[in-house]
Amino acid sequence: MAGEKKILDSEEALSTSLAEYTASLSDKFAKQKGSFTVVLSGGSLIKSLRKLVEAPYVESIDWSKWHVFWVDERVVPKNHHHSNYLLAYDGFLSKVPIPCGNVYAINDALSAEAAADDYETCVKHLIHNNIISVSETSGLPKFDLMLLGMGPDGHVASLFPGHPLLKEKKKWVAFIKESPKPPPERITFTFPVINSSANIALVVAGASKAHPVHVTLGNGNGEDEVLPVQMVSPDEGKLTWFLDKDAASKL
Ligand SMILES: O=C(O)[C@H](O)[C@@H](O)[C@H](O)[C@H](O)COP(=O)(O)O
Repeated sequence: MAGEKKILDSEEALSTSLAEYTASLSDKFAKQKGSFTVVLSGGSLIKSLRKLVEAPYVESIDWSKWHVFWVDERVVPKNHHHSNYLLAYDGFLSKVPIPCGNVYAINDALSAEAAADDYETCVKHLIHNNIISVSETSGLPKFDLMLLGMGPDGHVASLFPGHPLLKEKKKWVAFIKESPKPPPERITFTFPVINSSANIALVVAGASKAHPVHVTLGNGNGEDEVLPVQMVSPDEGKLTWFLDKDAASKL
């Protein structure tokens, strides 16, 4: 898998580099298309976005152009401590003036199946309104920036090693009821959508991630199973890795 690799000395430096990268894409897309569609993950990514809500970025970014989505969400109420929405709200969204109507959280009144369908319908509606672009090659939604974290097992979004959802080709948004990482019920964008993005950032910090990073960016694992993170491969877009030195320690 190709892609640019940024290896930073510390998680602090990673956060600064990620802020610079995100701010520059925000500027580019806001000017080019009048909107900037950003997809968030849960987990440590939100903490790594902290420099974006500090000077100079917080003042320079045109937050009114932002449209925020989740690559995966846990099927729990939005005020539950497991909610990725709540995590993003507390650590990021509450600190910047993104219009409420531009934040597309899961409908937490629905079952996992219905919430996945509902989220897909919401994406279709925003394509119709020219907020989300469409990939000319795949015909799928083309988000301007997909910010992905990665688990120590090499999962991204709620796409886990060995799970049949890794092969999902039809659905844009799928549900899972037996996630190995709690809580069990989630919805997730599928690989065809992830890989249609204009830009994907894989944001990975800490020694517990060194093995899957080595498998993906080093010499392969010599194992048969392909890790989900190895399937992140934009069709036409650009992939950028943000690694701290602990995550890159086996490279
Ligand atoms: O809902 C989730 O569980 C997250 O969206 C998930 O996909 C996350 O990005 C990875 O698990 C990495 O999490 P950490 O960065 O905390 O290891």
